[in-house]
Amino acid sequence: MSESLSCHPHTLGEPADDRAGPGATDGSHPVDLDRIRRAVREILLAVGEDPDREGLLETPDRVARMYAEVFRGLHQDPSTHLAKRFTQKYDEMVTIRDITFSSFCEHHLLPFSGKAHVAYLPSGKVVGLSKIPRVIDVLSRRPQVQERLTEQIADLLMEQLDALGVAVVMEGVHSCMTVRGVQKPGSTYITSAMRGSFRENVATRMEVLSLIHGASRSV
Ligand SMILES: Nc1nc2c(ncn2[C@@H]2O[C@H](COP(=O)(O)OP(=O)(O)OP(=O)(O)O)[C@@H](O)[C@H]2O)c(=O)[nH]1
Ligand SMILES: [Zn+2]
Repeated sequence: MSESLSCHPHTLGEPADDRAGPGATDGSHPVDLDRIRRAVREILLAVGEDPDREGLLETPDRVARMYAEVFRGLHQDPSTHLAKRFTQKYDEMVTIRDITFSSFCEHHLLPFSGKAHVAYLPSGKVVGLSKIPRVIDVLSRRPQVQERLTEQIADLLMEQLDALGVAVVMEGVHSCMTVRGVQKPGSTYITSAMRGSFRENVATRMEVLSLIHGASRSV
């Protein structure tokens, strides 16, 4: 597995909790909650807020727990979800579309979210239907850029499924484009990664894009 897909060595393969509970202050959690709390307090002071006013008292702790939750994928290994494969005499395209995802852009730490569409051409083995969204969840729950996220999903599936081809198309709406900066709500960013037959064979690529197109007018 490439460096970018791996996770923190001491938690490799261990699923982290969905949320770090309020009591996760003993250092056992892979995310340093106390450090985030201190940093958030600093940010509040820096922007001219009073972190000791009633409404903000619990904010550093909430933000710490939120980061532990939304970046939990840093401490998870997505390939564990693809370990269980079963033999299936099916050599046609498998497509799953409209998988919702949410991630955080690594430039501004603001969310981007949307839908992913994934197809693969099996070579005798398939995975359970739910495993592909699980892989997307792990890789999304890290600071990301959409291009890298798209390619990581495609490369991991290609490698782990021994697939003849993998196609991933992602449509994302980026908060850093809507709530700040250029402020252009309504724009969708579309990325794709084609591997194996989908890259080499125009007809196969067209077939998958038309399948996805059936679900989404914007691709
Ligand atoms: N290609 C790509 N760009 C992204 C993604 N998420 C955010 N960005 C962009 O990353 C860029 C960062 O640009 P910078 O010039 O370094 O930062 P900035 O001054 O905050 O830029 P503005 O957003 O234009 O105000 C911006 O254009 C963002 O829209 C992503 O997933 N992929
Ligand atoms: Zn951004």
